Amino acid sequence: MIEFDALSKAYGDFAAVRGLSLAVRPGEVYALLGANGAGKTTALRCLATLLKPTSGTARIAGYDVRLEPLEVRRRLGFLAASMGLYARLTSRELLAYFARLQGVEEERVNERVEDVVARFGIGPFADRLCGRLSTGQRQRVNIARATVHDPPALVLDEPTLGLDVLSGEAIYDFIADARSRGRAVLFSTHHMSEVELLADRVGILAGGRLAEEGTIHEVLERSGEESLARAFLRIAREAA
Ligand SMILES: Nc1ncnc2c1ncn2[C@@H]1O[C@H](COP(=O)(O)OP(=O)(O)OP(=O)(O)O)[C@@H](O)[C@H]1O
Repeated sequence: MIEFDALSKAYGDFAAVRGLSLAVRPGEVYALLGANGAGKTTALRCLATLLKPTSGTARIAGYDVRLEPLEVRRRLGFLAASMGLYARLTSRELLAYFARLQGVEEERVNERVEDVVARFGIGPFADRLCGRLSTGQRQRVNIARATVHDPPALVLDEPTLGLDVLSGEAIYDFIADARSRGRAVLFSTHHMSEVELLADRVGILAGGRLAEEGTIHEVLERSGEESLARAFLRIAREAA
């Protein structure tokens, strides 16, 4: 459902992602770990069709990011902290705008908007301009925007960055709910607790390569460590 197929991405002659292959199945949550600069954001931006792979490719629901970027975007919910909101639109207006942009039929736009407004607790500020929202409120609107077209695949780049515990929990609930509805979820994080809480499998990127992959149990067993944090440190160091 979400697949990387020997994907590499270079900036000039610097290879940020090197031959990445991995797959996330429907109903599966996959966490991508990696030190700063390991290539997580670069890889996820290639999935979201915001960057072009240098070689190899990635697919969403079978659609190739290089060949059919529009089909990919219709089936993908992409969330990144760097994404801005349009300050002059209200949350409701923004969500309706993105629903239409992602191909939701006109007669279903309102229903989809109200679904995500309720799901992410946006009601109390849904008619406030996005420019006047707090960080946590903005992140809720952002994730609502990413999912307003109810896509089968979700790619979340550090989804809880800058959020307080309560808002973070809303994201956890959302990921768990997405899994139970058969969505494929790939998210990057620096928090081992999020991996332990949410992920069916974890991949560790180091220097642009997938240095380790498996269930937490498998990763711990292979590393001989007792905690995911220690296993991660060992794998990241060994690969460096
Ligand atoms: N536009 C760019 N031009 C040149 N190099 C870049 C560019 N964007 C990222 N890089 C480099 O590519 C490497 C991977 O960066 P990337 O942002 O993908 O890492 P990351 O794993 O998401 O890191 P972090 O955890 O810090 O967010 C880094 O060395 C970074 O400096």
